[in-house]
Amino acid sequence: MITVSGLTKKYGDRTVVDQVSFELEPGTVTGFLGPNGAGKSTTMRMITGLVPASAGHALVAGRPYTELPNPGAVMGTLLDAAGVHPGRTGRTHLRLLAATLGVPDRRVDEVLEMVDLTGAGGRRIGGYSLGMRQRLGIAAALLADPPVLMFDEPANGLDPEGIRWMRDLLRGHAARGGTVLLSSHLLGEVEHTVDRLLVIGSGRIVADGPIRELLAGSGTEVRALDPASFAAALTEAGLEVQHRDGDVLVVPGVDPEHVGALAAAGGHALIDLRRSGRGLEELFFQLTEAS
Ligand SMILES: Nc1ncnc2c1ncn2[C@@H]1O[C@H](COP(=O)(O)OP(=O)(O)OP(=O)(O)O)[C@@H](O)[C@H]1O
Repeated sequence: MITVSGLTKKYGDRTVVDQVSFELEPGTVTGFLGPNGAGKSTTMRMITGLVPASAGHALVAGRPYTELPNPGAVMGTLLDAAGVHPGRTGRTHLRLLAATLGVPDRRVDEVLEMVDLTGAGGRRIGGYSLGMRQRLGIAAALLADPPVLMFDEPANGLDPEGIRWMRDLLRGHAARGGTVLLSSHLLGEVEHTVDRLLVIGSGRIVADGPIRELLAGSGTEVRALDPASFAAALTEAGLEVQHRDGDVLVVPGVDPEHVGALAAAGGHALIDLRRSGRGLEELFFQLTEAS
């Protein structure tokens, strides 16, 4: 649904997005993750044509977004929740958008209901909280019920309940075959929402894969009653053993099942056996620092 190829943005001699390529498939939620200033917003703006690319291209449903006959009916975007007229009511704002999208007025009430703004629809946007503006922006993106949703930092201003609500909304969209790209600079916000992670650091994609694979432990941590003799047994079995924090043995690239079976076979008593989980946090910092 979205194909991004070699997308690059230069401001003067600074390259802020550098050869970014990815494809997004229907039925998945992809998290676009990176620290502030990594290039997420610029990439999303290039996908919509709001910012012209210095090189590369982005296609939505096979065409540049701006060349689609009714772009908002193909991809709903949340890029800048502040860009609305503060004097208008939420309902009027959505009605004007609905008219340009060719969407009937009754859909406005449906989306207001979906984002829990039915009661506030008649109030001026200038009096909305940041979270309410985010919800209004999401309502606008949903108006034409587009198959693709692209949200830049949608959790901004939402409370934990709001974040859970958004998670259900985006997961529900993907479950119905939709395609979702959402950006965040906070791992915890997207960890339980996304199927796949695209991590960007200093304008470059530094990791791309199913979240489960990116988070999978890379080995085993084990503590034995007699660490020295168990370490010798592991080495004898041809495994690499690293020592950590005194008595913790780390066996890279080997599952706990295998390490446990070796312990049982050799009669070694274990105190602790676990997959060495690279926390998402750690992965994130490693990747972004490396870039
Ligand atoms: N119009 C512009 N002119 C010059 N530099 C810009 C412009 N827009 C963005 N940048 C720079 O490009 C880099 C990437 O910015 P971008 O907003 O895409 O990052 P981001 O990952 O979305 O971060 P954030 O979460 O802070 O929005 C930043 O260093 C920013 O200062």
